[in-house]
Amino acid sequence: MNLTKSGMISIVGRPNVGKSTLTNALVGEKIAIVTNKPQTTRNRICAVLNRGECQYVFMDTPGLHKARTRLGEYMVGVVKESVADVDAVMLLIEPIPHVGGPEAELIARIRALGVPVVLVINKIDTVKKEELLTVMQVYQAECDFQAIVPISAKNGDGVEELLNVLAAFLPEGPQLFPDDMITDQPERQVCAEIIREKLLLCLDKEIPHGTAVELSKFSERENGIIDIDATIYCEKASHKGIIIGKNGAMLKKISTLARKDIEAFMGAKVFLETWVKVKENWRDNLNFIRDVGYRDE
Ligand SMILES: Nc1nc2c(ncn2[C@@H]2O[C@H](COP(=O)(O)OP(=O)(O)OP(=O)(O)O)[C@@H](O)[C@H]2O)c(=O)[nH]1
Repeated sequence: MNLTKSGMISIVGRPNVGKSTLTNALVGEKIAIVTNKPQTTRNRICAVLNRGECQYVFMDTPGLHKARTRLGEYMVGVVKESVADVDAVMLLIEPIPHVGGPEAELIARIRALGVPVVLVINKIDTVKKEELLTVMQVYQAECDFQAIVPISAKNGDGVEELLNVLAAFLPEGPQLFPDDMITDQPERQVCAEIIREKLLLCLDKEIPHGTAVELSKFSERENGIIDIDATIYCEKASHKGIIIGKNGAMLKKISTLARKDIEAFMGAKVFLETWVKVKENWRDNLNFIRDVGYRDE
């Protein structure tokens, strides 16, 4: 491949705006996890796309929100960091004709850093053209964006155009990542995130945000089969019962869904074993957060 331009682009936006969906749409692989519940993304996820002469390195970030726990504070820290030191920022917004608090704060922060910013209006499949024009006008009055690109991360509309727009911000120079690498996240961490995604999908609101997933075993047999042992940590004994379900039915459902996605991601057959353990107040314990792989840079 003849890559002559390579640069870092971060994606910022309020929780649930579609950052993970967009990251996946941009690189065409399931890397960031996607759910309909806010604050799903805990780590900065880095995905790489090589296209034509360009290498795009995308940073997905946790949604900006008020920190209530140590984990929350950690997530806010990651957002702050990921805006600095990049070649361009994509500010992802909902198609709403009003600049919200989180958006105003992000615009102020990005402006202070002087980084080029592209306004990306997501979920255009949910609004009419006239409404979209109003959204554009309202935001353009707030900040002098380098470009405004309406997209639907869900069905792919506008994603190609967005890549063309972003290419202009990539500096000439050596590539930052090797050709065959699509993410800097260790595979085991992506797999743990897939399991957490299934917890979020299958369980009620409160429980999944009190869960963490740790992979104690991640090994490949000679015949290519991958063995994974995963421990799901929750905060209360009552939660443990709910996660396991009647006769283990819920845990089985979660594990089966996760295994299928992990097999697709790894391109191999997977044996997944899951356990549930109670660990009270883990969200306030920074050492534990580090142990389960949330990076603290
Ligand atoms: N209709 C529609 N829904 C979308 C679109 N993009 C994302 N969504 C939905 O919005 C929800 C949130 O998407 P995510 O990609 O998880 O959002 P996020 O910004 O990464 O969320 P956090 O990780 O919580 O910060 C999911 O239910 C997506 O299916 C879109 O273009 N159109």
